[in-house]
Amino acid sequence: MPFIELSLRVRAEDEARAERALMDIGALSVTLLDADAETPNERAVLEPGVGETPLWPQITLVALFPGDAVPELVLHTLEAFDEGLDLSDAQFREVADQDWERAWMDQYEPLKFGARTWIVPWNMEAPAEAEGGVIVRLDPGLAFGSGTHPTTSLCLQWLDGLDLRGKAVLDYGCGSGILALAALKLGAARAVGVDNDPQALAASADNAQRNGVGERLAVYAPEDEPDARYPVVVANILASALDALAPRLADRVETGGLIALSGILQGQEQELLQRYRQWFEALEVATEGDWVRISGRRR
Ligand SMILES: C[S@@+](CC[C@H](N)C(=O)[O-])C[C@H]1O[C@@H](n2cnc3c(N)ncnc32)[C@H](O)[C@@H]1O
Repeated sequence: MPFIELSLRVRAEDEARAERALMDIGALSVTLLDADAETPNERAVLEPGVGETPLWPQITLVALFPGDAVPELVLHTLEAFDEGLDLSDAQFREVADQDWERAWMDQYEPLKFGARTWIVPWNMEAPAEAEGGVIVRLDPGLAFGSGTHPTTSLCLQWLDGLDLRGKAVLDYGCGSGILALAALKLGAARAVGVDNDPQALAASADNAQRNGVGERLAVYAPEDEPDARYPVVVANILASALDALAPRLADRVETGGLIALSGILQGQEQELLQRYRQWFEALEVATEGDWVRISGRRR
């Protein structure tokens, strides 16, 4: 049966209530897209309700309804449900019955980060230019981390510039596992992925198998994470989480070890620099679009 798809642009602060209203009036699923992405390749996609908060100022909510849903009635019900929602740019279209949640992957292309790291969708050939480079084959599934978001890109570029050979790497907030897998492909001996979303842990483990490094990646929920120290730690979460997790993340980095933090919007970095300065030196800031990466060395 075909589905009816409703696209609705909302401000980030209205996302949660709009999503709740859509689910309450019978949406089968709701997906979030970065409304300001100019090309399909920049569109990070994210399934709400799995422990993730969107990172974009304007969000397009894409809700899927059964094929017999009547668009006018859907809008009317939504309006009655939450009078405050702006429905002026609501758009409907019919979508064919397919593996809808994954349809966006069709628009996802191989991408290069730094000097040698390539992220290639699992169902595509690596391009000729990738020969001799480091190739990570990825199926983000429903987890965040396809490489299309600037925060992921900033972290991939950072990893690409390190000599990871033989090292252990912690990827805190691993999502699809993209950063841990890149680290392994770049020569890390082993990696640990931590995420509070079970779907992310499953996606990371699947992607590790897909890349032939399943034996070298261990994934954990935060409460099960081993109390260990690593020479390299990367955490692409939100600024608020980086703030709350600061003592734990600092504790995970061995003396002289390196950390990169992202998921930080421009304007939020000063507070985090201040917070992390008590444990880290040689702090550096890099930006891509509206996003910031902080890196440093553990004292
Ligand atoms: C922005 S995504 C990053 C995914 C991937 N590492 C990347 O760079 O694309 C953040 C991830 O952190 C996870 N996360 C958010 N808060 C967390 C927390 N307090 N503890 C562990 N994981 C968390 C989310 O579930 C999500 O998978």
